[in-house]
Amino acid sequence: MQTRNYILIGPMGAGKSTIGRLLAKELALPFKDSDKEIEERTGASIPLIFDVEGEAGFRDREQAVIAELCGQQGLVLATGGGAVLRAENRQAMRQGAVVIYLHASVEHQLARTARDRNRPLLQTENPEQVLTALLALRDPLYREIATLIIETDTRPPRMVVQEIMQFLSTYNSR
Ligand SMILES: Nc1ncnc2c1ncn2[C@@H]1O[C@H](COP(=O)(O)OP(=O)(O)O)[C@@H](O)[C@H]1O
Ligand SMILES: O=C(O)C1=C[C@@H](OP(=O)(O)O)[C@@H](O)[C@H](O)C1
Ligand SMILES: [Mg+2]
Repeated sequence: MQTRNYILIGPMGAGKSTIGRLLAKELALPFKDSDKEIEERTGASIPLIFDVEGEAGFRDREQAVIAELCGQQGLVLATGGGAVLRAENRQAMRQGAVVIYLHASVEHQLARTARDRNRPLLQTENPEQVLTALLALRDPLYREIATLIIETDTRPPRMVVQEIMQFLSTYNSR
């Protein structure tokens, strides 16, 4: 039962990294964050990878990490907000995993990412416009592979985890 993977998807600032870590504790499973994996394997930060290799270079590294981690079992995996862009990633992620779409409004995404310089796509004059455009493009892709969708605007991380656990208690006993 516990051998399936639990994969968190959703936009920047939805809380994937934060909630993934808490959920892994709750499920007593190892936690992986695809962005951290990419940084460790490359020996460079995400902003540096974007600088040197462009977004396409980053997406290639992301695809390799996602393919490998989705081939493992019993992980909680927090992905980056753009992981759903490639069909190969969507296919790998939906394979036997519970895919949890953490939804957040642009307003909350903006507030939660404002002080962080580690997201190259948001280092622009108008991050609100970028987040709005990205959500319009990606929301259908998140929904395409989601097993469940959780609203995070009005809930602190611990409550989001509780809600996921409640869903899993019925889902896992089907
Ligand atoms: N449900 C939530 N309510 C309030 N703040 C949150 C929530 N989830 C995450 N955060 C905060 O938002 C910021 C971004 O969270 P993070 O987990 O890095 O998001 P993601 O990995 O989806 O980009 C962090 O400072 C985190 O503490
Ligand atoms: O939305 C995106 O395209 C990205 C999201 C980031 O991860 P988080 O969603 O964890 O911030 C990170 O992968 C990179 O900066 C690109
Ligand atoms: Mg993250």
